Formats: sequence, C-alpha cells, structure tokens
Amino acid sequence: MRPPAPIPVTLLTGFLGSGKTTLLNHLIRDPGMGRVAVIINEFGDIGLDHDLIEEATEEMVLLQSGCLCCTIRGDLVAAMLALLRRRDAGEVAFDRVVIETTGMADPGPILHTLLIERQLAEAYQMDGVVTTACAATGPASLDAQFEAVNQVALADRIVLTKTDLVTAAERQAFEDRLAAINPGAPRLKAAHGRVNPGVLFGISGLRAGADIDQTIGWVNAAAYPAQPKVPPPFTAPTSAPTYGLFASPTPDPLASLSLGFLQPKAPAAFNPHDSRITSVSITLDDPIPANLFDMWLDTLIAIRGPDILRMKGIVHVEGIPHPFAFHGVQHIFHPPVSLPHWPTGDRTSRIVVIGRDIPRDILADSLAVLLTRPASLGPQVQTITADMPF
Ligand SMILES: Nc1nc2c(ncn2[C@@H]2O[C@H](COP(=O)(O)OP(=O)(O)OP(=O)(O)O)[C@@H](O)[C@H]2O)c(=O)[nH]1
Repeated sequence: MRPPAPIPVTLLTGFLGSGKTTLLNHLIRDPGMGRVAVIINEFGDIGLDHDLIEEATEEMVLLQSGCLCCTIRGDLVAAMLALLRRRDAGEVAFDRVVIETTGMADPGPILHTLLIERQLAEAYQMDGVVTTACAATGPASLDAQFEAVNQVALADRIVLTKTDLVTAAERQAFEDRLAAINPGAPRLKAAHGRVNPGVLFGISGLRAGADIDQTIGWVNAAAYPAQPKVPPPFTAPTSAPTYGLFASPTPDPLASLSLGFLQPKAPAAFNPHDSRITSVSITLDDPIPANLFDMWLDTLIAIRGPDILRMKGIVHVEGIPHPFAFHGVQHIFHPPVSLPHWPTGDRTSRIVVIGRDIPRDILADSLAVLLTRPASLGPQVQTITADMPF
C-alpha cells in the first residue's frame, strides 16, 4: 500500500557533459541515498547514459526519442505512474525518484508537468532541482546556450564539477557568475561526482517534517538583492485591469488564495545571455493582507508570468495564525502548505522571485507593493482594481 507521504522527486539537470551521470553514479552507490528509482531522458540514437549507470538501482526507466521538456512530457507522466503501480504491486521498492534530464533540457516545463498533472501531484512532491555546472566548459555554455542559464537559474543546489581542470581564479570567476544568476542556491564542489547525498536531497521547504531553519534555508531570501526600503507610490483604484480576489471564507484558510490563476502573455524573444536573469527578495515584518497578496501575485503573473522562472516564499497572511510555504514556476503553483508548527514569535514573510528579462528595479518595485497598506484594500473587499508598477 502506498504510504501517505508523497514520494520526493529530484530533477538532476546540467549542461551537456557537465557530469550528471557521474554524479548520479556516485549517489546511487551511497547508502545514505536510500532506495531510488532513476528516470533517464536522453536523445535516442546518441543516448548512452543508461549504459553508464553502473549499479542497478531498484528501478531505472529510460525515456528516449525526445526531450522531456518539449516532446515527451506525456512519457514522463506515464513512466512515473507506472512506477507507482509497480511499487503498489510490490514489484519494486523505492523512496525517492531522480529524473536525469538531457543536457539541453529546460527544467521549467518539467517542473510544470510535476505540478499540474493531478495524479503525479498527489503521489509525488518536488524535492529540488540539482544542477551540475562544469567549471571547464560551463562559462562557454552560459555564453552560448540559454538553456544552460535556465538550468542554473532554477537550481536549488548547484554542483560544481571538473574544478580539477581549471585554475583557482577561473573557478572563482565561474562561481561569481553562477552566484549572479542564482544567488540563493548553495554551491557544492564534486570531484568526479563525489558529494554527500544529504546536501542534495530532502531540501524542499514544503516537505513534511521540515523544521523552521530548513524551510527558511529553502527560501534563502537573504541571499537575494533586497527590495527598496521605501515602497513605490500605490495608485488605486482605476478602471483596469480588474482581478477577482478573495472568495468568501472557507474551512481551509489557504483555499481562498488564488496563487495566480490568470493566463500569461506570450514568451519574450530568445536572446541568449545570463544577464537576462534577475532575482530579488523581500522580507516583511508584518502579515500581509490576503487580498493584497492575491492582487500582487495575480498581477505579476498576468503581466510577467512567462518570465517568472521561479518563486518561493513563506508568507504570513493577516488573520491566519500560521504561515504557509509556496513555490511556483511561471504561472503554475504548488498548493500552499500550511506550517502549523511555526514559532508564534516569528511573523516575518520571506519571498524570492527569479525572473527572466525583467529589469531588477521593476521586479523589486513589484515586490515592494507588498509593503503598502492601501485603505482601499479592506478585509471585506471582494474585487479591486489597481495600477501596478510593473
Ligand atoms: N576531470 C574531471 N572529469 C569529470 C569530472 N566529473 C565528470 N567528469 C567526466 O566528464 C565526462 C562527462 O561526464 P558525464 O557524467 O557523462 O556528463 P553528463 O552531464 O551526464 O553528460 P551528458 O549526458 O552527455 O549531458 C565524463 O568523461 C566524466 O568522467 C570531474 O570532476 N573531473
């Protein structure tokens, strides 16, 4: 019988030849890793990774003939459901799943699939994105391929590989560049794949049993450039746009949060460069009015949805005793997870947003809206209109 806790899923990504398979080989031999099912995606004829996985895991599934992030997302769903059925039938046993992407994959659409496929979302939970970054070829990959930049930007952990092939100065320059793209992801060095699994797994702030330090570390808001101290002027109400907000009270206090239901606009034009990635954070000492939070999020997603690579947060909402944790990719969000055991003295909200092609000051201004307390946003307001600074 399937245990009630969702099965953690790790997305292992990283550019071509950056050391994903080498890392995975090391990890699956480590007793600390537990029982793991591995799903490997590689392009049909040239794929060799599955032959390079040295030791049989409980289960290994090979997905060929396309890329998980574009053509065979349905295959991923089918493979993960098949794993569940076989586990329920007692044919295989595993406690976690690792999906190794192709080197050219954009992790965003794969995260989408895990979030929006209802059957997957019930049984599995994203634990984190682990990205290998090769110190030798990584700088050129970042220059040439925006997928490589995306892989770094979406990472929860960055594993720096092949540092033995570069000088200390080159390594430092590369690390500085990685930190500029993704300041919130801790970086670890792996010599030929050797790294402690404990630092790569069990890292989601949404997982059952995460303590306060782990959840705060997962958001890691302190690592990001902060929003301006003085919030921008708030202009409201005006005629458009209009967003429906804050339905009538329900037994679940989080159920009234829309977490961004509006449709995004078309994606921005392709233009490879890592300076296209911006990230900002905000910490708020006071709880946020629910309708202000909804308005901010709905507006940000409606206007910039396709360019929001990732968002994470711990949010205290007025009138709700406990905070909730959430994360999203573009306009798709994991259901908010209430944190009932949060210390009562800590009412600080922490939110980070990683965007693409959004100027940093605009992203920061959008977050600073959360510092405002406009009189028009009374607790009984059902629908509001506003101009937002982004
Ligand atoms: N010198 C050195 N070589 C390494 C290190 N880690 C991995 N390699 C080598 O780099 C090469 C590519 O490693 P893989 O693990 O196959 O890389 P990958 O990301 O799975 O490759 P693709 O699946 O083709 O994208 C292999 O020959 C590895 O032995 C390291 O720390 N130092």
